[in-house]
Amino acid sequence: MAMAELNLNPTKTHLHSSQLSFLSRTLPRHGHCAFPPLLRTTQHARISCSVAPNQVQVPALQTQDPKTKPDCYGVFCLTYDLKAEEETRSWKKLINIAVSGAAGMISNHLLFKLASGEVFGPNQPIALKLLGSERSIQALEGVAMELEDSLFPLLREVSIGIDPYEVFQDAEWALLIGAKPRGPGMERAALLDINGQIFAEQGKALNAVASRNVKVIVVGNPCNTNALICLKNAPNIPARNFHALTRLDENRAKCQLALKAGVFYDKVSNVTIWGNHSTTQVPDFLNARIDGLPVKDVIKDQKWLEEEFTETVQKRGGVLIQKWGRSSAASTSVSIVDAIRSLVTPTPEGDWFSTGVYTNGNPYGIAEDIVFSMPCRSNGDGDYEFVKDVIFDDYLRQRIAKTEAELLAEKKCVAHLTGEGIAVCDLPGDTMLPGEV
Ligand SMILES: NC(=O)C1=CN([C@@H]2O[C@H](COP(=O)(O)OP(=O)(O)OC[C@H]3O[C@@H](n4cnc5c(N)ncnc54)[C@H](OP(=O)(O)O)[C@@H]3O)[C@@H](O)[C@H]2O)C=CC1
Ligand SMILES: O=C([O-])CC(=O)C(=O)O
Repeated sequence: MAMAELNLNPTKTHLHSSQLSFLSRTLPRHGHCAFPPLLRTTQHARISCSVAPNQVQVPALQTQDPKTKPDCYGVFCLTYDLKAEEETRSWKKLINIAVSGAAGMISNHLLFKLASGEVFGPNQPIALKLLGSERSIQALEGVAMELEDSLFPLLREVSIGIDPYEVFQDAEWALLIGAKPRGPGMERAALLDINGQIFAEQGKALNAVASRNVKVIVVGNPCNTNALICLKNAPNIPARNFHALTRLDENRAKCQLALKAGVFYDKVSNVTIWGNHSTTQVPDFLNARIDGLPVKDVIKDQKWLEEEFTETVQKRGGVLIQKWGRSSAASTSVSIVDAIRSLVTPTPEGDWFSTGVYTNGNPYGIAEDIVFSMPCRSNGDGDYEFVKDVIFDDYLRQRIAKTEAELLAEKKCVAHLTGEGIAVCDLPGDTMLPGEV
């Protein structure tokens, strides 16, 4: 007889119902298990299972030590020795992905994409570390329960918590989505301050406990300046690892160009969004291509490109809110997937993608020390380089200067959060998020 043992979490006063049901479903199939009486209330239990010699050995099953793994959730507290399972032999090492605002609308789409394998691939097991708040902790349990019930093979661990210093422990990816939405009558400067505080704290937490090479994607608005605040508060993590999500804007621009040209959107490439994720962003039609040709050779309507196309992309978020009554969540989650995949898979030959990154060392003459969306390429190792062969004309330069001025003004508003002295906030009048009308 072989023995397999399950050590139950000694710090928990009761087992989660999913642990109990998991035990009753799984262990008896492999042999006989002796469950101690009063399992539900026991402080420290050890379950022994006997396995007949001709039966498959139960993979070693154990709960995580709560000192090293904060608040694992339900069935995810049970982990197996992956090497013991035939179908997992080709799997890569588990990666830790932290997500803030995990009970929000965007996350409600994104988490299931991450867990399904469509982002990091079918051989990549993941651990999800979900950050919420006292406000959202119950909802977060609901999210974790839905993840349990989805039976994703690649999702090996889920933990939930409200302390970024615990949740970000060893994170290799941090997807920072949680942020306060701007309410009616709220000044944009106030939004920059409130959300800036969140991202300053999360930057500090990443700096203290995350992997030294963590890749950070800031989604919560105003995402460029939030990303700047975050990276300034995380001096031990390379500044180039921080991204502000502008991929949704790129996708929106591709869609509009495809519509106008009457082609499917896979024919549209080399689209750059320059600057801020705001209504000053610049969707670049000078360098973009349709079926390999410059856009201007296919769409000969310069007025449409400069006015209607540009404005449609800049304000798409607002139109969507008018229709939906809430901001885009599904398409944002798709664009986060695209943004991650662009960093973990090689960029197709001749193409590029847009991402908001730290400007130091950029070859375009953009002011240093801000987070600005620019064209990048990756060889798939999580890092990126700037694209060199882009062209500029007066129109593009002028538009870039405007979005650059906006970001420089935003930066002055948050000087108290970046360690650069006293904030002076004088924002341009038309400074708005894409979703604001
Ligand atoms: N960059 C981009 O392309 C896009 C960015 N966005 C931005 O993404 C962010 C999240 O959007 P979405 O998921 O739809 O929003 P939700 O309102 O559904 O969720 C936002 C989460 O933010 C958290 N939050 C943090 N601080 C506060 C606070 N002070 N007040 C209220 N909520 C707070 C809440 O979680 P908790 O209580 O757990 O902290 C909440 O669940 C927003 O900032 C939005 O503007 C949206 C679309 C596109
Ligand atoms: O403004 C918002 O909150 C929504 C947003 O960023 C977008 O749709 O691009």
